[in-house]
Amino acid sequence: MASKHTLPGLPDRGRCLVMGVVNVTPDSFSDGGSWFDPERAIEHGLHLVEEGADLVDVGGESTRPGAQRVSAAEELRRVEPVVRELAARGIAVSVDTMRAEVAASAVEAGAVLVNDVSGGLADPEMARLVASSGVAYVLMHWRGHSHDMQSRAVYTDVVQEVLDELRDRMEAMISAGVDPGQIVLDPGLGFSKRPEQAHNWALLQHLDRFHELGRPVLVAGSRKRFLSRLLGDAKGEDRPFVECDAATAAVTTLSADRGAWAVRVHDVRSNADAVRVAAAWVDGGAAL
Ligand SMILES: Nc1nc2ncc(COP(=O)(O)O)nc2c(=O)[nH]1
Repeated sequence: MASKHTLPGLPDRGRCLVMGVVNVTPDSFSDGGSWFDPERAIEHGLHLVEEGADLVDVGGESTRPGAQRVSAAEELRRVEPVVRELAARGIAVSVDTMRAEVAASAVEAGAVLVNDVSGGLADPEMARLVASSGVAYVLMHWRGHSHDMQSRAVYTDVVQEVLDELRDRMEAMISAGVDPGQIVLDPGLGFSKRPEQAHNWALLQHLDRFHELGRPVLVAGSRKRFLSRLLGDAKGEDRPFVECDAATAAVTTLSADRGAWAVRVHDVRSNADAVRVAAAWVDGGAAL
């Protein structure tokens, strides 16, 4: 079931989109500093597009559990040149930031989407920036910064509570002037969700309920702990994150089948293939 939403500045392919990840950070848990140099980050972004990415997500601050924050100046130094060069090449670029000033600079440099894992909670200026710029905005479910977010992973009904909290944040952003048509929602897999309590799997199992909110849904499970835990060996060792791309592609296929607007992934080729399989399956190969 293809998502029926088209967002300002973003492609509409009639299928789930593939958002390739470029973490310009020294310590991201899933690709550990591979793209910290701006030139390498730019090359990687171009490579992801060649592999089938419809858009590229550029982030300068790791959000893995326990990560320490970086300064706004450092985050900006990391992302701005990469956003500018990729956008100049005609690539749809999103900036993965919780800071309005970083988002503003990225939009000026050509970003067409602000990907805010905090859903506007980390920076009170974000709503105003998103409203004034008119760009698409990913509003993710979040309960606090990486250093203590897992302490907030306490739910009675994780699906209902995540839905309710996303609805609250969406209403707050709209009250602050953001047009509903700018908003993409994201359940925030791995953020204040406990793998040992299957919070992430419950959210995926009920992914179709997120369409109740009437906005496109982004699924970002790529190489996350709930997958590495699922694929753990007989000795109880989790699968290494970088060896979870087949599982990520399986999540992509099922998410696309359930109407996800886009998936945010590290290994683009396998997930672009998965999206094409899902599209062909759903329409019986009519598009061939
Ligand atoms: N919208 C959105 N953005 C994100 N950015 C970073 C990470 C952390 O993962 P990474 O360090 O592997 O990129 N996860 C998300 C996510 O789940 N949703």
